[in-house]
Amino acid sequence: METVMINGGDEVYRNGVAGGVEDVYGEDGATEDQLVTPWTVSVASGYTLLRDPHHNKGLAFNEKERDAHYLRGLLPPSIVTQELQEKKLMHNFRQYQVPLQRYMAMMDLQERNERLFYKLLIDNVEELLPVVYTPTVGEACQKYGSIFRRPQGLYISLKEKGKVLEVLKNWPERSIQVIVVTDGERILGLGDLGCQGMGIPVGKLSLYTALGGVRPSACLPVTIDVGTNNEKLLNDEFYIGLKQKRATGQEYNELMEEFISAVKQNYGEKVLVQFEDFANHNAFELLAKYSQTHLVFNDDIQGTASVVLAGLLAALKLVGGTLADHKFLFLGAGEAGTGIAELIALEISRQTKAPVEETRKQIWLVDSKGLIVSSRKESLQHFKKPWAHEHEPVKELVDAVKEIKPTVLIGTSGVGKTFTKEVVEAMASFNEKPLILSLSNPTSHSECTAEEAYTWSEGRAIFASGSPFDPVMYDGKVFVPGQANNAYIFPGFGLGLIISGAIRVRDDMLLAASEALAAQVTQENYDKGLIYPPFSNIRKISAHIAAKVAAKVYELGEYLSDVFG
Ligand SMILES: NC(=O)C1=CN([C@@H]2O[C@H](COP(=O)(O)OP(=O)(O)OC[C@H]3O[C@@H](n4cnc5c(N)ncnc54)[C@H](OP(=O)(O)O)[C@@H]3O)[C@@H](O)[C@H]2O)C=CC1
Ligand SMILES: CC(=O)C(=O)O
Ligand SMILES: [Mg+2]
Repeated sequence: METVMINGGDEVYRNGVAGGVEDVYGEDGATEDQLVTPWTVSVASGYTLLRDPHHNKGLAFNEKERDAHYLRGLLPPSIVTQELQEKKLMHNFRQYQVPLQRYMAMMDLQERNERLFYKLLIDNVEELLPVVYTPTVGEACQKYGSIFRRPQGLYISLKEKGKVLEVLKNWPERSIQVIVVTDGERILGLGDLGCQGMGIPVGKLSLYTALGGVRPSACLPVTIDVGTNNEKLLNDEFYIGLKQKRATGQEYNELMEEFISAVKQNYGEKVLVQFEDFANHNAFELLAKYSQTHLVFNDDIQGTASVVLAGLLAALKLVGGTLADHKFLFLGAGEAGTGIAELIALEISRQTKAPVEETRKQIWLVDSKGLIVSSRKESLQHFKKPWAHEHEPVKELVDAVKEIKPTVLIGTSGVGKTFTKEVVEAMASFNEKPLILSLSNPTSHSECTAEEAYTWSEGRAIFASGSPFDPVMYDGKVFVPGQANNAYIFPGFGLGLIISGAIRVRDDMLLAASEALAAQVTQENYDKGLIYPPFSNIRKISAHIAAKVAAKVYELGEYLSDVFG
């Protein structure tokens, strides 16, 4: 490490040395305007530079850089372009047959050469998304302790209670724009994985960069560790978290409050906090508690709602009618289910001018106890109560399908294989084109597979799932399933909030994001039965979403201009 003495911070910017290496790609200058300890700045060079993932370029350092940064002799003579590095890595990566090995190879790359990691992810997004994200990230979280090498992100456990601000200051970056935080209690459909849920914020934030273009240094993954109720992990010698049962009530709330306050104090009003994979008993309360005073967003409730609404708006081109002409049935009445239901009801209300209390009546939900009906109202959790319509009790999904006769069936239960042959056949018996969304992740928890949806509906279903499925051949025709995943929304949505200086998230911004995404579905996509555009175009799609969201932020006046921010 070379320490450079400089007479004042201005020199740091002029020479562009704050990043250690001249930022020829212009990708990440988030640290450029941060204050350094007065008068000195440490610049990684030589051996240290090669081990600094933010600035390391490996064999891609050119002759000039090798001279300037004391790299002579530390690298073999050959200079390799980033394109060739990418080609070699993808070749090596494809040799791994086991998904978890692929995940570990990608994480190793992120730890070694961040630029190359993002180049790979951006250029090969359809191939790599299932590795750094669902489904493989789920398995990685389950085995996080065993595969743990270098820590990623910030761990805030009960041990740090009273010192959260100090912990934030340990993070090397100062200009944070987006935080994804989990407490690990509902990781995908895999349940309580405690501290090992860290894979989720890390994965989501890599998508903020690869899919949304937010600088990696502006992204902070956080795991709040209040213990775990997962006995298997508590008895696992490799478990990396606190070995105690989950703290609840006051102790939990105090840690979350301290975290949220420290974040605002340290990073300002405009930092976006994305809640991810909290259990619903905390998720709804945290969102309600902080959404009026902080820039917070719950991806599972709001991001999922926005992506599904986009798919439905697009699907109208295939199935006909307006949203108000359709009837919706959900399996699963938690964060995703009720979040989506509420946004659909809101959109129909906007379109028809009918009160939302009325438009909710065409949306039905089934939970683990059966159809949500008025006779159950007293015992229902608060977020289910608006959906308790007048009806006889119905226990089984298949009977609810036959009774309600929905045009759209949405799975948000976290339980695989619940859209049985009988359920799909029932949907296909009264719908020419049944719309079936199996949103639960990872793949093993999907309510049905793409093959099942197409086969059981005799090729008539319009199908999308939370985790990807390969195209299916049925009756001599190829069916391409879509991926209904909030990854279509949160990178662009978050980018829109960040670039506009937003300080609050509003439903109208979610609706704007849905409309922007639906508008990106092309005739070519529709011709293949797709209701989402392919991920290969995601950076453009995210930019489009961001622009619409930012415009809505300005329209609503929910931003702080730089003069005040
Ligand atoms: N594709 C995407 O973008 C997203 C997908 N998801 C996925 O959705 C799933 C659910 O997430 P989330 O809503 O946050 O979870 P929640 O725990 O909040 O909700 C799950 C709901 O499913 C119900 N349920 C559980 N088992 C059954 C069953 N056997 N039959 C009927 N209902 C059942 C629960 O019932 P009860 O209330 O009675 O316990 C609850 O209402 C997860 O797998 C997650 O990965 C989530 C967000 C985004
Ligand atoms: C996709 C996502 O956010 C989930 O499954 O929880
Ligand atoms: Mg999630």
